[in-house]
Amino acid sequence: MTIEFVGVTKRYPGGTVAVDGLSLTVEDGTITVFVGPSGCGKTTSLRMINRMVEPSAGTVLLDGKDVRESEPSVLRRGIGYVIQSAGLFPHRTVLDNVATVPLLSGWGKRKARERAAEMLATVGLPAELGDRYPAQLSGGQQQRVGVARALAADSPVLLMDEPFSAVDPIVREGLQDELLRLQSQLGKTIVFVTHDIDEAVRLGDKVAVLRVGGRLAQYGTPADVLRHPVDDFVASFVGRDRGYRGLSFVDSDGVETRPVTTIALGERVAGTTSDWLLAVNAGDQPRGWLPPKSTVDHELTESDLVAGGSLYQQGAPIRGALDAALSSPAGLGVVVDGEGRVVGVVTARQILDVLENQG
Ligand SMILES: Nc1ncnc2c1ncn2[C@@H]1O[C@H](COP(=O)(O)OP(=O)(O)OP(=O)(O)O)[C@@H](O)[C@H]1O
Repeated sequence: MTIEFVGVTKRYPGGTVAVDGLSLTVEDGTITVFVGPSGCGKTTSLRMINRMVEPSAGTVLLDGKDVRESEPSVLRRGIGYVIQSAGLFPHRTVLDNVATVPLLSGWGKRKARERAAEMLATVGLPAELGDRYPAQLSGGQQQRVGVARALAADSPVLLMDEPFSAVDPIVREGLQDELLRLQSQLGKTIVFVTHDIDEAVRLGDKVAVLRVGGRLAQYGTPADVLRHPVDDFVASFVGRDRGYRGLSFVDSDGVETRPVTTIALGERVAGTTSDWLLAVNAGDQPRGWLPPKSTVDHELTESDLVAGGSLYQQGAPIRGALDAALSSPAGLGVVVDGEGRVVGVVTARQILDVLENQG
């Protein structure tokens, strides 16, 4: 199912504009992640899909049909919903929690419970946990039950609002892997809300970066948003710990190209730089490096730069990547695509490791 936001605005009583003119399409069978700082309208956007929140203006369409044409209760039965801390009913057993939606959909008790047991297995929980109450499970197990419950109705759409935020990072990674594995089998249309850019990049086929005030800053693939942030807000939001994020583009030789912070010729530098910045022209082609501790209180020109080393074109023999890294003043070999545009960087250490492993 596709989900379309067409000029959607939400103004809460009191005047807060939580979402401002949101237009985007969530494609069928994909995971789209809404990401952004606290208060940017992620949850509000999500809830307008299942009518927990009604837009002040604009339309949300499910497979082309205005959600307002469906009764909220009917609509919600067809849309799985997972929230932070799982939101399980504390006085119902785990199995009954998962059976809730099938029961509401008129499945009959026995069939609903069979389905629930099947779903527990699907999310990797042992059957005996079904008889426990939610409080008798770990946080990670509770989240799995939340996912199982949302999957039980077999709805084509799944809304997930910070579902993994309350668990520790190791458990969270396990849950993320599990979700990706499930999705590869189920092919649902999933909208996932998080404030964590790493989670967004890991899970999303597409990432929608929202800014406070409820405006869409950028919508694209994770690689797009990381490599080509449209403005300073997106750049600083995705830029934390760049290069160490889990995202990697591993080529056939096993070389992982890492993101690099770039600066365009003609831009000004606010304050003093702390790291090597790769300067690019309007065509995103590398022009040289701006060294750390630079202060550029004028528009950046090539005379501010240290000349770059050789470039490595993706897919070329891997020796070229080593040359690029060794000849770079920043110690970072610049990887370019067929048009000479920056893709990312590699270090000499990485290339040596690959070469050593190849024997
Ligand atoms: N029911 C409400 N009434 C009034 N204002 C609200 C209501 N719900 C949310 N808001 C406001 O709308 C804005 C967006 O809130 P929303 O919960 O959608 O953001 P969010 O991006 O999901 O934030 P967080 O990551 O902190 O959960 C915030 O300023 C919030 O205070």
